Amino acid sequence: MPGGDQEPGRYYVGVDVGTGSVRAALVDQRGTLLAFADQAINKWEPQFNHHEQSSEDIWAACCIVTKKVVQGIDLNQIRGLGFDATCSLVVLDKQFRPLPVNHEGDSHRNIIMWLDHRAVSQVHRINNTKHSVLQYVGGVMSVEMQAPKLLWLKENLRETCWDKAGHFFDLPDFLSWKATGVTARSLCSLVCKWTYSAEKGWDDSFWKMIGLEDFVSDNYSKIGNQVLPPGASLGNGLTPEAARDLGLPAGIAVAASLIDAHAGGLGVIGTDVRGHGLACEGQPVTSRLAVICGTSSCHMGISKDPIFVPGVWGPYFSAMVPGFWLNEGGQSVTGKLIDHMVQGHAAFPELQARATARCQSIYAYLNSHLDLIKEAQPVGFLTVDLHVWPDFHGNRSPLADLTLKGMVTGLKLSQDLDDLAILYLATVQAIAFGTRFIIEAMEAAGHSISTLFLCGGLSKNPLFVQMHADITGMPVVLSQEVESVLVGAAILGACASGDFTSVQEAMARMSKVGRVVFPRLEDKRYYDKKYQVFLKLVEHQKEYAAIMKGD
Ligand SMILES: Nc1ncnc2c1ncn2[C@@H]1O[C@H](COP(=O)(O)OP(=O)(O)O)[C@@H](O)[C@H]1O
Ligand SMILES: O=C(CO)[C@H](O)[C@H](O)COP(=O)(O)O
Repeated sequence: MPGGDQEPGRYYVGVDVGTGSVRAALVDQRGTLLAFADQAINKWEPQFNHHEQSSEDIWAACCIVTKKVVQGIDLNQIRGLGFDATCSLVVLDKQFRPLPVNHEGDSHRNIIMWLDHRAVSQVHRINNTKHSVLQYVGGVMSVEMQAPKLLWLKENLRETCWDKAGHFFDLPDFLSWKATGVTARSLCSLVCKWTYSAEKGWDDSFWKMIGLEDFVSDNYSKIGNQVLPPGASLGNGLTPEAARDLGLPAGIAVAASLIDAHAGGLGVIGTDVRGHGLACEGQPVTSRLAVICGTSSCHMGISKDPIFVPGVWGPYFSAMVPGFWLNEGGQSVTGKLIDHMVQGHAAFPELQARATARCQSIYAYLNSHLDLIKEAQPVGFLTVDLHVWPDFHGNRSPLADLTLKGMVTGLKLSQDLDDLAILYLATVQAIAFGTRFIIEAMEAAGHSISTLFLCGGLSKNPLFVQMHADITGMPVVLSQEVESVLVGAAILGACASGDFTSVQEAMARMSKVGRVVFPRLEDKRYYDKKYQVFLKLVEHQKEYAAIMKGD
């Protein structure tokens, strides 16, 4: 009986592979998390801008967390399993063994991570082709997508990797293959990161033009020639081998996967908002923007017709919510930037010591410290003369310029805790201004957004959430389940099990509003002024670059 809430004990397992850790949850039909576990994963940075991981290490972490969340449960009640993961590139040989993606020849490190920027020369050449597929990635391909990384492998690791490779997977598809033995790819990963079109399939001319004609001649067998919608049931379900690894019954339904940001989108965007006084109540779901904030932030807006937003990825058809086009804005480093700013400050050891003494996280400590020093004014006003441009790892959206750098203006000689707290605040605000910049670009192109739905690790930070509300002027909805990305993964498992008739039905039933944070409209004038400065920062940065380029 599809969607029958009255049937107790139908559970789904969601597995979410983020940049820094793997998380799993046991989730019921109402979207409630009954158990949660997480496990850190290894990352390597053998040289600047090269970021690598290991698919064996990640699978082992998936097994650890999955076994933990199903402990003590009647395994027969588990109906489906869904994976989401970062859009990193996994390389395997023809026998599905890991291949090295590095000059050292270390085959354990067989993943080029999403934030790896090694393929700069390759992406410039790809963009110079002006091929029509680029229209569907915001006009400019990102160095973080798969085509430039594949070209880099061909040009740099021909003998040790490229010639031996049998399978290139997006990480979410690697996980579903590992669980089921099915090599079919998810429409989500292929459309968003590999230039596949939901309507027209692969474009041979693109791969030939960029020098990767190899894929065309073998009918795309190495990158995927069978494509399934996210949530579709794969093959015969969980293989006996994977079932042993994960501690689950063989044969349970396993879903075609999603990229992590897209799973977060499914986990929050379809929720029933009645009774919360939100402008999006009674309005189409297209007035909502899901913002998934972890190591990076991703801004997911959907539309009935394709909308072309310069510098914002997409439009991607059916890549997140079936039947809708998706535009995906993004900031490549947000959580990672906050961590970087805080950990690199001279007062960081003092912060750590004080937070530990109070049994608080460093961010909870910093937030309470800001409350202490703000005196009578709103906390956000502490940065009246300190401004940050947040593109320390280039700009993903809406400028699509990977050469941009971070900027800080208003530095003083002090290095104390007050100074660290205010720099942290200015960084959080800069990220929120970046979100406003992306929303303005999306609205200028035809989106009409009234409400933000935040999830991911940073949504646990009340300052980050309030600054997003104040700076965008929009209410921010937080889900009942903080781990909404895992709810998204579980929704996939639920769809694969056949317990819901559609992704939309599962979304509506399994995601719930927790709390709404409204903007402090009385502070609007201050943030409008800071936004003017924010836009000046990048204008000035471009002027500096032009001066230095001149004779
Ligand atoms: N309780 C919290 N308060 C403040 N920041 C947090 C909290 N929990 C996680 N974060 C921040 O969120 C980021 C990681 O988010 P997460 O969703 O776990 O990332 P990923 O999916 O990329 O692994 C980190 O920068 C971390 O500092
Ligand atoms: O490109 C992306 C989604 O399209 C994400 O930025 C990438 O997958 C990393 O996610 P996270 O910051 O949650 O680890």
